[in-house]
Amino acid sequence: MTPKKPVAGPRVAVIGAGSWGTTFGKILADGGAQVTMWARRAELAHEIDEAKRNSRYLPGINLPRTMAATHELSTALRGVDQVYLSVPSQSLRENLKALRPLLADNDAKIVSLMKGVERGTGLRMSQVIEQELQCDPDRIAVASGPNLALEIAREQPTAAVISSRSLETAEIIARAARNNYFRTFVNTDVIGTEFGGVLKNLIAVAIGIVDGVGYGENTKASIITRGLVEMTDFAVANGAHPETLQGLAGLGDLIATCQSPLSRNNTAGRLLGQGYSFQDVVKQMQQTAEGLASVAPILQLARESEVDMPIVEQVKMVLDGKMNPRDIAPHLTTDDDTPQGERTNYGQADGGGPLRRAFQRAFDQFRHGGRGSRRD
Ligand SMILES: NC(=O)c1ccc[n+]([C@@H]2O[C@H](COP(=O)([O-])OP(=O)(O)OC[C@H]3O[C@@H](n4cnc5c(N)ncnc54)[C@H](O)[C@@H]3O)[C@@H](O)[C@H]2O)c1
Ligand SMILES: O=P(O)(O)OC[C@H](O)CO
Repeated sequence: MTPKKPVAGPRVAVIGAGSWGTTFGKILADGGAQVTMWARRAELAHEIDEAKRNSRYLPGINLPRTMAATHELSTALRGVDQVYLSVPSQSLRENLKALRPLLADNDAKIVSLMKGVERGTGLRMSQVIEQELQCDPDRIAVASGPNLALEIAREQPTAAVISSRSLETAEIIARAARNNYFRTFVNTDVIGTEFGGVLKNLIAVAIGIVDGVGYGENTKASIITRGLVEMTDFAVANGAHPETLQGLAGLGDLIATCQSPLSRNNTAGRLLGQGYSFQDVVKQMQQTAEGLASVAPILQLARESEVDMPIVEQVKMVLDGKMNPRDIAPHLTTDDDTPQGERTNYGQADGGGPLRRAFQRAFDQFRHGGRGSRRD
């Protein structure tokens, strides 16, 4: 019998060699993919390619011997089947402009690893990708979950979810992004999966703030629990399925990010709680804390979709220097006169709430012959 030839894994490029891009490159390489990392700085590309280390972002981690790296985009993208994007969300659009001509003759799957929304437009990363690459949304996927990079780089067992409008695409990516320490589930709720990752950052900033002030576990548990309600209200009003927010991309990521000192959002919040100004915090942060840039566009979307976000409102006030960090926790509800129902269960205690409003919007749209109603 002739021995079976080993099947070569997909050829993939990972754009962005910070902590998450490099860790995801390792996940893919350890799962058998042929990985080329793209780093903005030539020295970093050289260190990953030659020494198989990324000492600034992943100190002490040995990267797979099969992992290559370059700072030439055209080299990274040549002949790839899948492209993973892991740059700061506010720089995604400019990066896609450089990618677009290089992907013109290629129908590679495009995967967002990012957890932010674009300032100014409020767009999710998959929407920015669709706009800039002008590609079929069925080619786009997003990855999310409780995924603190350094823990995964140390090969601690972790799960994540891959979401795409096309289940087939989600499954292709989920098969590439799995190995003996990283397990991927799939869903088709891209909106819920992306918003879960964005919103938990904002709640983690709030947790950091109260931690910095010196409050204890009751305060944090209150914020996490009410934060999940706020996240779900917002996401459902914007088209997500509520169950996605109970899953890895919602509750799972909320727990990891709120509990871990490795979280940059949590760290940024802690500095604010200790009395540093927003400007000082930005100066001190060596890595990307997406929550700081997402607060304003999320609150804008919340206003448009008529969702109350008392915790996120207070985070914004602390960031703007308009609220003393010590005052953040008592205002877990906007309703100061009549006590609110606790409402953790969708479609029941509040008579539907955001779910009802989302349904109403869909109905309005239907009545207006597919055009958005004024409420949209
Ligand atoms: N680190 C994590 O644990 C983690 C986990 C899951 C998701 N994420 C998400 O991944 C995304 C990337 O975060 P990260 O943790 O890798 O950040 P990071 O700060 O560790 O690295 C960001 C990388 O992007 C590069 N960069 C900065 N500005 C750029 C620009 N204008 N153009 C191109 N590259 C630029 C930096 O040089 C760096 O290599 C974020 O959206 C974050 O929310 C991070
Ligand atoms: O370090 P953070 O706060 O960006 O969080 C990292 C990941 O999103 C955790 O899942």
